[in-house]
Amino acid sequence: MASLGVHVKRHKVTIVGSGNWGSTISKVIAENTRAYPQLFEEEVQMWVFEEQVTIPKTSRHFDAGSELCITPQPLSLIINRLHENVKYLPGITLPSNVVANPSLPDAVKDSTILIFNLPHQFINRICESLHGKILPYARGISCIKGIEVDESGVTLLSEQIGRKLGIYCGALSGANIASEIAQGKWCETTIAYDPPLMDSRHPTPIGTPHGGSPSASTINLVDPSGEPRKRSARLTPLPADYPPLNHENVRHLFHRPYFHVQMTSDVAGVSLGGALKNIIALAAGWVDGLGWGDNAKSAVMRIGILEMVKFGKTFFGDTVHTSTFTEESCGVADVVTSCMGGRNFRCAKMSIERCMSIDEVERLELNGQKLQGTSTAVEVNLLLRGRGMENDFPLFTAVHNILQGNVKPEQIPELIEPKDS
Ligand SMILES: NC(=O)C1=CN([C@@H]2O[C@H](COP(=O)(O)OP(=O)(O)OC[C@H]3O[C@@H](n4cnc5c(N)ncnc54)[C@H](O)[C@@H]3O)[C@@H](O)[C@H]2O)C=CC1
Ligand SMILES: O=C(CO)COP(=O)(O)O
Repeated sequence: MASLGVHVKRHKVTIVGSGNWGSTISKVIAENTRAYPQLFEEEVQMWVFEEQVTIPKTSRHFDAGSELCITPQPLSLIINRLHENVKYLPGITLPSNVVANPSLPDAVKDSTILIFNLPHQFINRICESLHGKILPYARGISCIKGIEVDESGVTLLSEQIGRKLGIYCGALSGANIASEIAQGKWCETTIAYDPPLMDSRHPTPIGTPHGGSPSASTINLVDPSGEPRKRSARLTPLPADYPPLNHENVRHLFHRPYFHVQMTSDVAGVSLGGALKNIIALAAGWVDGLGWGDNAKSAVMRIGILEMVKFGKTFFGDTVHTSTFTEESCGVADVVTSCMGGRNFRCAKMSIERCMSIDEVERLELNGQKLQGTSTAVEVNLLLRGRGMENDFPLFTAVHNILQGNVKPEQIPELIEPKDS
């Protein structure tokens, strides 16, 4: 319990995002900022992408005479009045110390811990808006499941956030269907946090209010060519008057009796598990929609897990530990839960049952929530095609080709059958 010692300052926490998972994580975090007043400020800011919302008739808050139910109101106002995100996490009471804030600069002001939790397609724009608005010594944790691919190669989102904002950013991922966790049903998660050593030990004298001048620290980065390496980056030290942000204190921020946290340093493994399982879940949804049964679904899951491990080794080399995929919640366990009840699985299944495109099902069924598997399949294919490696990842390639309408889900068995070389 050494890290609970007396420090002059406490960490202020902001959740960047307020969707289904963003709102659930705000509940988890706000319970813990209350539980650890020595470490964290009680109030938790939650940035809300503002939209006008009317309380649905099915809501426990619906009251035909109330102005909130007659005319659309800003979502942030509804959350702060009712302590419920009626659109993205209906039926769940958020702790009163969660404060919804539609202003991004205001929500992150003076925060030392930034939790990024929004659909991955929005993160680049958010980082651009945050530039120059955050404390130079802030630390991040990305709960986002996705990757970024461009002409230079593949980048983890945690790494992307870290680079764009000039901060260290770890990753959280696991077998974590948000609605179950919001109801307090037990599960596990994995947090990868491999911060600069100075965060736990404060080895440098800290002078100015902003923690002095940046000092060199080593962080894990991935070479776009696939060669893993450690690279030196300039990071501003966390001032010594804050509690250290080591594994123990990061765990205090997330761990709950119903949300069990395992800490690791394998940021790449944790991030890739969360991103790639969404592609596998689409395939599982299609075979289930075809009525092919559990054996077929297991086959898709088995091959998907092998491709996940191979992808990690191919593009991230030794920075990824295979054991992260096999032993941690962010690996096989997330594949299993996502292929049983995740949104990617459910929408893919419905697309077969209703003979609709998956984009149409997403629009009709998810009430503004976003699938991540469809865009991740495109990103992964961009990378594989660019390197002539589509045949080395037949399931990922088949999912992409089905989404493009080039082949049909019924062809999955022949498409993923090993080819004689
Ligand atoms: N929902 C779940 O069960 C889990 C989700 N995740 C991951 O967490 C991440 C966030 O997912 P959710 O919170 O579920 O989001 P969601 O699917 O509920 O997405 C909707 C959110 O996107 C926001 N949004 C819409 N347009 C926007 C824009 N232009 N700019 C910024 N924000 C905009 C909406 O306001 C809303 O907050 C994803 O990467 C997802 O894969 C991870 C574990 C569980
Ligand atoms: O990541 C998830 C469960 O761990 C949720 O997956 P979906 O986005 O497919 O719902």
